[in-house]
Amino acid sequence: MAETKERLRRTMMFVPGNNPAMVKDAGIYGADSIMFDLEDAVSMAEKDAARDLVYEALQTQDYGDAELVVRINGDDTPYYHNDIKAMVKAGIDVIRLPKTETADMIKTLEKDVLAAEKEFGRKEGATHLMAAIESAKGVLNAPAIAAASDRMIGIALSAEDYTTDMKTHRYPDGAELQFARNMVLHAARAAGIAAFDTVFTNMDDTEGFYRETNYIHQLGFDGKSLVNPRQIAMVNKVYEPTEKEVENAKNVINAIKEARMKGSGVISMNGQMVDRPVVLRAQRVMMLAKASHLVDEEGNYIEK
Ligand SMILES: CC(=O)SCCNC(=O)CCNC(=O)[C@H](O)C(C)(C)COP(=O)(O)OP(=O)(O)OC[C@H]1O[C@@H](n2cnc3c(N)ncnc32)[C@H](O)[C@@H]1OP(=O)(O)O
Ligand SMILES: O=C([O-])CC(=O)C(=O)O
Ligand SMILES: [Mg+2]
Repeated sequence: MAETKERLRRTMMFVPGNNPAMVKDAGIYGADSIMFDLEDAVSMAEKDAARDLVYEALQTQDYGDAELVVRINGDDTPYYHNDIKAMVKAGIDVIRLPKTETADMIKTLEKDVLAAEKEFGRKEGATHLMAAIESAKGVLNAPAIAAASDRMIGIALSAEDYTTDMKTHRYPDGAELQFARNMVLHAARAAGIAAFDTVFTNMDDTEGFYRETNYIHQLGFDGKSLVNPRQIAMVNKVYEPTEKEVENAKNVINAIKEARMKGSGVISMNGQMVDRPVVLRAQRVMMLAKASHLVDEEGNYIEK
């Protein structure tokens, strides 16, 4: 299981919890986070079987260093408590609460998760949380939801349910999501956690997928929820830094090291001021460059 709260989260792939082949092979595609779904991808009749299948897979499959997430059923369903218990017992990294509308829903989830950690002897606080924002009420409460618990690692916009709640649907230009995207992103950033954009469900529209991913990358999202492994490489491509960005990031990191040795937190590099925000951006570029296999652990270019 992956343990860190701070990590790269470009791709969070939904895997229907009732599909044994998909659950078994979910680790081979290289998603940063694998999200087993017990909610809307699973019919009522299969809820218990899906939970058992995911529980079993978490005991037996090797998913490498992917972060393991499960989307449980909501607290207004008869499956909620059993989902939490089974997933905490299995040692899941993150529980994603769907259709989150208030901070209280996260506080209640936190209590339920703590009780399960105590019951199954798991380290208290080891289970992280995230919220999917899927309604107008959720969007308006996003800042409080994002800050509701120290266990929170991120919030995600879920545009299929959200556009239904808003009495619209999804359009190619995404204008109907502008407000929600900005709210979710600002709420996440203000709370210091990750922001995930929503799924893109037309698998044949590669151009539309790239357009949307470039747009949310520009806004500042950490990544996207995905429904298909073919989408992973496309997102990674969008998040891959250019050689010029990597070179600049390396220079920034070297320049600030030098400045700090001289006792200063700011330095001029080729006429440009380098201070803390520039260094933080450079560090993120290097993290993305490593994940894209452009550079090794020391930051040296990897020959292709
Ligand atoms: C609004 C919401 O709540 S969205 C979240 C809930 N929805 C989901 O979880 C849906 C997840 N996605 C899927 O079920 C599928 O990708 C579909 C139905 C969208 C498309 O299915 P297909 O056309 O069969 O996909 P495709 O041909 O690209 O599959 C290629 C391979 O990837 C596998 N695969 C496809 N999607 C996934 C996935 N989400 N997770 C794991 N494996 C997957 C397939 O099993 C197939 O494997 P194989 O080559 O070993 O047979
Ligand atoms: O979280 C997502 O993007 C998928 C989802 O449930 C929705 O869009 O309603
Ligand atoms: Mg939904």
